[in-house]
Amino acid sequence: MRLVGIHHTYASGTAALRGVDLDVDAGVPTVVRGGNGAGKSTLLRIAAGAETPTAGTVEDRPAVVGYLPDRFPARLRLPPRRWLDHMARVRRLDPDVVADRADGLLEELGYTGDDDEPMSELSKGNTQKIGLVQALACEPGLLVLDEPWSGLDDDAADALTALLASRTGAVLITDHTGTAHGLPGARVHRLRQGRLATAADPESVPLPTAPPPGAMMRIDMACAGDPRPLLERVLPPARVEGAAPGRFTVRVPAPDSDAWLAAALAAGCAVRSVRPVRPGQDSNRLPMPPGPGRSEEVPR
Ligand SMILES: Nc1ncnc2c1ncn2[C@@H]1O[C@H](COP(=O)(O)OP(=O)(O)OP(=O)(O)O)[C@@H](O)[C@H]1O
Repeated sequence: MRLVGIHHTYASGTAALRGVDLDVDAGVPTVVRGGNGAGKSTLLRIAAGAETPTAGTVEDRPAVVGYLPDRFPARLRLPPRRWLDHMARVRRLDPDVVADRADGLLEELGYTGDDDEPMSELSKGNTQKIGLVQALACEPGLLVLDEPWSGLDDDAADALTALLASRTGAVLITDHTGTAHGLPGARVHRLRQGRLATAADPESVPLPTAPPPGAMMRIDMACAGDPRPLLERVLPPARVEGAAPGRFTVRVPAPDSDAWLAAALAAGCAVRSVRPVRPGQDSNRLPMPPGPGRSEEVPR
């Protein structure tokens, strides 16, 4: 998908976007960062088709778009699963198929909300999980997520990172947490006062996409069975922080992490999480704690 010459001025006269060109390619997570009021949510609404730009065009938008907005309407009275069912029907999707996918996703994200509560009474994190499931369960060709990690606990945040890392469709994300930087191959753009940073725009300050010298990534993977033969003979060298049947964690230099992940995916592994190693944080994960990875099957 391509956004070409996008301008957007609200009825109030606020010029939120002032000529944005952006390619959102399948398989390349596209991340937009920027300060408050920079125009990120406006850009995502336009990309998702929820708002029409005052000028410019959106080309080749995939037919099915999953969209997590920056905020939910305040007074949603439907309980979560009924709301998901309602959204599936509005989108003319098979509600039973969507419900099955939603059940799996809710479990992966560790949803703990009450099924009978109205949406408006859920906690922030559980509301966010329902919003994510609504966006993901329609099997979108384009996923547009406005601050998807906001409000999630650590396990849910890791589960979401793994879900996004394994997607092959187009993904457009705003993210102030910095987590999206860890997605394999992520392309990060900075929006400032409605303009995207480009080399041709001296007013803009592009975010460095290259990691700082010495930066390391911690990669948690799922695999079938014992990971040691993989680690010893198949995968590129990496510092192993933990290994257990069905699961292992390695630390690799950030510049090598994309190539390392590509090799691991090609070897049949699945990504559980990818996170920058915080300065001063050393390995404390040996041995790997027992978990779902005890199974001989690749955990989903
Ligand atoms: N519905 C609206 N009507 C009028 N102005 C709006 C509307 N929505 C956003 N704006 C204005 O457009 C500009 C861009 O807002 P937007 O929400 O897109 O920025 P943002 O980068 O997502 O900000 P934040 O990080 O604070 O969420 C801001 O000046 C905002 O006040």
